[in-house]
Amino acid sequence: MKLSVIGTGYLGATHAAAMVALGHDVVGLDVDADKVASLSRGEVPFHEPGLPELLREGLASGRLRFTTDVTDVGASADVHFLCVGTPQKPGEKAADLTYVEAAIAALLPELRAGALVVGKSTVPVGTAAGLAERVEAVDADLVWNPEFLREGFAVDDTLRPDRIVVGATSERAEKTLLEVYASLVEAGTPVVSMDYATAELVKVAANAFLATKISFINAMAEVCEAVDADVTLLADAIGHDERIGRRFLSAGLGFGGGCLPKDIRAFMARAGELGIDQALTFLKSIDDINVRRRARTVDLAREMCGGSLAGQRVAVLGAAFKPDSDDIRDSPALDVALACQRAGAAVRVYDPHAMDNARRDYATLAYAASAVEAATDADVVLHLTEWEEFVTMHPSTLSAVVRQRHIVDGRNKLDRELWTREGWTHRALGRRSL
Ligand SMILES: NC(=O)C1=CN([C@@H]2O[C@H](COP(=O)(O)OP(=O)(O)OC[C@H]3O[C@@H](n4cnc5c(N)ncnc54)[C@H](O)[C@@H]3O)[C@@H](O)[C@H]2O)C=CC1
Ligand SMILES: O=C(O)[C@H]1O[C@H](OP(=O)(O)OP(=O)(O)OC[C@H]2O[C@@H](n3ccc(=O)[nH]c3=O)[C@H](O)[C@@H]2O)[C@H](O)[C@@H](O)[C@@H]1O
Repeated sequence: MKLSVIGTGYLGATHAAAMVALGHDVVGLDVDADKVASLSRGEVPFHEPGLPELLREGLASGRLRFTTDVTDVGASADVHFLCVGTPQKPGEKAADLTYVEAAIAALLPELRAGALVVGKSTVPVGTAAGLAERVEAVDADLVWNPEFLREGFAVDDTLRPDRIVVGATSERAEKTLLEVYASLVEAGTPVVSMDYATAELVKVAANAFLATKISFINAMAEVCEAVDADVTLLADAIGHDERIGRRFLSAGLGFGGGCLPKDIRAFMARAGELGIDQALTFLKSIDDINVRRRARTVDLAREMCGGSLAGQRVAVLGAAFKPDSDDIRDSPALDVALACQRAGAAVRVYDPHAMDNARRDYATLAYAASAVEAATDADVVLHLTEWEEFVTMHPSTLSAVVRQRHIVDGRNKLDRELWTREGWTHRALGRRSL
């Protein structure tokens, strides 16, 4: 089938390459000419394991290309996946739909009769119904097909999704979308069909649930800290109950990224518009617990430095919001780094893949070319993004270069017995010191 993907960022670039792998012809559209040029050369402009290979296979097959020309897209494809960003509006909780608006406005005059527009961006409930009226007015159809991929696992999540959610009002439209995903459906991927509003809500409900799970365990971490108990043992123990499950119960610095934080805020804002704020007031607590973890990490660093960070040297390991991604949107690690700097510390950051993004958006911080360089002469090392490189690092790698053997594990992933044996004072969120 002939498809287009509109917006070729983390979601769209992955979706475009994955749809070629499913056998389709795909043209990716973006307003960012540099991104289009880079993808056309077979270079993914962000870090996502497995995507460069998939992209290059797609380009080599002759069935994948990228453009900035919406006319080309309208003339070459019958199914158009809308994957543009929906960030938080500056200074507000609500989602900014400017990019969705601009993309739809550009696409509508170009659509062939009978075309299908597939919404994948995460939007406030009610958006799809409004877009459908405009799409139907030019004799095309709209379906809402939210995306659940995780960065770091984007390729696998797209080619082996847990489910396909289809919000539709017409059988023809749903049938066309399921033809696109035919091989996934044949492989047994469950398809859940519904109306637009429910499909939009499934997406934000899923992210709200995941955020709630993380903040729940982080709230338990706060309690554990007060009574000298251990949140990782607690998580292991409650996680054995299959009704609860151990996944997404890793206590620590909490959630960041371009999705969970902005999605729960936009969900609350939408509930406010609908006059049902009360239904989602708990999400305010989820957000507050999450933000408190960042402050608590700075406190642990301060405690380790004898009560003040002024004049102290702080090494920060990690800048990305999670490992296996270079995404620094709402990064807890960089937030903590900045807070330490504001408290008077000299901060040096190292991340295996997110350095360029961090330097661009956090220009006041200092950066190192390796973990060892970041830790040289440090009074405290903060482990804030659990890259494999950090988790498997032997403490002796840093022992000789630091000024003091102080480490805060913001992700609860280091082997604290080992670090302690090697003469380090180890502190972690929600765990008592050994
Ligand atoms: N990043 C992720 O893991 C996931 C993201 N989502 C949702 O997908 C959407 C996109 O997210 P990301 O890919 O992370 O954002 P992103 O910011 O990486 O990519 C968005 C892309 O859209 C392009 N764009 C903006 N206006 C455009 C227009 N008028 N025409 C064509 N392209 C345009 C931008 O230049 C950019 O390349 C958001 O709604 C997000 O919530 C959903 C699931 C996973
Ligand atoms: O809507 C989206 O864009 C995506 O948002 C999240 O995916 P992602 O943001 O890529 O990453 P996650 O793996 O969910 O991690 C989010 C944050 O939570 C943190 N986290 C995760 C798990 C955990 O147990 N504890 C914890 O603090 C991570 O460090 C990270 O900062 C969802 O998991 C995806 O299903 C969804 O599609």
